[in-house]
Amino acid sequence: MSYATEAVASQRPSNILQPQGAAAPAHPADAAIEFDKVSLRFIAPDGTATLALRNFSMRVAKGEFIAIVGPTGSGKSTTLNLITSLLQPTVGEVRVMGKKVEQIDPRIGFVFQADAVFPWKSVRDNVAAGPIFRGTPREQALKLADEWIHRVGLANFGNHYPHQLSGGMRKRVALAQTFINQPEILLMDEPFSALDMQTRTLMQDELLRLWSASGGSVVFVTHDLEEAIALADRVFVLTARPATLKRVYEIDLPRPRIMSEVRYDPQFIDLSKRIWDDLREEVHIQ
Ligand SMILES: Nc1ncnc2c1ncn2[C@@H]1O[C@H](COP(=O)(O)OP(=O)(O)OP(=O)(O)O)[C@@H](O)[C@H]1O
Repeated sequence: MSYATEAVASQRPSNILQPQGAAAPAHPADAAIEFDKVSLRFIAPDGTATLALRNFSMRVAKGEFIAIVGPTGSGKSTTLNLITSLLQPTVGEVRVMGKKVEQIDPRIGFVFQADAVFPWKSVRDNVAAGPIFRGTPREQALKLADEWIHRVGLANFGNHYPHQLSGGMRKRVALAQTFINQPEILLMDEPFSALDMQTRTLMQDELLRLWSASGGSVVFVTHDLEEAIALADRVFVLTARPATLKRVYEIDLPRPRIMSEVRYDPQFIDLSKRIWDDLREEVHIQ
């Protein structure tokens, strides 16, 4: 994106952004999420302390899609929990839309690895649940749910129950359930990792389609480096624990991207190699 490119015009090789200032949108008002020198220490019941994050800073612009990759146990999910207020920083500050995070923000939506569907509700009722919870009259919410069910390709399955659907279809329900609330920020933690490769590729295309029409920001946590590169505007690489930001890569592959094709782009292959070299160092350290 242009703001990031400008900030690092003198950096070589291209695509690599420095961890601190380069991760910043040009103006604070453009930031959806900000981590300002955040450290987080967990204290276990026996008093043992674990430093999960150390001096971690990042900014995500409004409308931007970023992916976070890092070794296992490095603190990727912890960053999402800080954005939702499930965790509070020990040091530093996390801001959402310019305000310090103190409670869950209704503008945030989530899609995690496990399906968050109600097994006893039909697809329609599952998708309508969010708007109903937020006060939309039931009939209106169901009508809206039907539109979203159609949009994610499940038009004939509105009256089905989750156990009657495949894993990919349940994921479509999860996307409809989330996007119906028009989240300004979408947090995704390994959302497609339980799916087979083919379904996963379809879901990635689906996500990009929904996101590009939404104007929201996405923070996507994944173990899959190729998934991160294929989807994101920028990829944030974390160090091994205690995690801090190792490097930020700008992914200037043109959009719209088609998942089954983008992986063969020479630029994609080059980025994969470079980011993997970075990651390998961290995995090796553990
Ligand atoms: N509630 C907790 N109490 C103590 N330690 C915790 C707690 N939650 C997470 N941790 C530790 O903090 C570190 C970061 O955890 P986190 O789940 O954020 O890692 P991750 O990068 O998402 O891992 P993975 O890739 O395996 O999903 C881990 O070492 C984990 O053991």
